[in-house]
Amino acid sequence: MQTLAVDHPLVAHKLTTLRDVRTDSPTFRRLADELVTLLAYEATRDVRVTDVTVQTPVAEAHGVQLASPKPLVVPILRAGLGMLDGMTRLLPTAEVGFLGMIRDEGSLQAQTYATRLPDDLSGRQCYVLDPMLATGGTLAAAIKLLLDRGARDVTALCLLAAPEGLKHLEEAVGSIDAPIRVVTAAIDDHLNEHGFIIPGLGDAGDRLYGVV
Ligand SMILES: O=P(O)(O)OC[C@H]1O[C@H](OP(=O)(O)OP(=O)(O)O)[C@H](O)[C@@H]1O
Ligand SMILES: O=c1cc[nH]c(=O)[nH]1
Ligand SMILES: [Mg+2]
Repeated sequence: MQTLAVDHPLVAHKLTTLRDVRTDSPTFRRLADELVTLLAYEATRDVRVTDVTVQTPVAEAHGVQLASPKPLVVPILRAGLGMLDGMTRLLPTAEVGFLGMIRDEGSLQAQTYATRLPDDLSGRQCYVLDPMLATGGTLAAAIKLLLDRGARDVTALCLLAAPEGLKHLEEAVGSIDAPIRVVTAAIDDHLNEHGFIIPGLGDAGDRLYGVV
């Protein structure tokens, strides 16, 4: 498994405002959207392309276009929805699958309550969106689900990751013979006794959509 913490002043600037408890939901949504576009730039470095030739007004130009089969973007509901528009803006030909997952705040175990994915993911490059990688249980379960359907190239985009969660993910899926990557805006210090990322940004879903 490869982990990349994107080291860029614009990412750090936006992340700092996102963390700030005074940042309201509309601003939080906008910043999450902007951040994912910056992360996507790194996360899609290995996206498959095919060579094409186009006619400019004055000559032929050799270039590339996104290859088939189309990449699949998978936001993990609820909080991952806040990253979807920013990702598809950069990958307009991608298809979108959905995973609904919730972490039990007592046991910290992830439960899957909705799955809408293609049955066969062989040959598909998959991009999983979830702002928070805390214990890593949610992302490990999501990636296993994709691998079970034949995916062999999975990149997760997170706004924040905890060292404990990255270790858990490495143990869960790191030995699989397939490229698994995590691209994050920062790796924070640790998890608290409630499984929250410290310093973190609180509950990403609540900050995006309210406490429901
Ligand atoms: O790494 P983990 O310890 O598994 O925790 C991370 C998960 O927790 C949050 O979702 P939550 O369960 O709060 O659901 P929500 O997105 O609906 O708020 C977050 O968006 C991740 O999916
Ligand atoms: O810090 C955390 C941990 C899990 N889920 C969140 O939204 N935030
Ligand atoms: Mg939540």
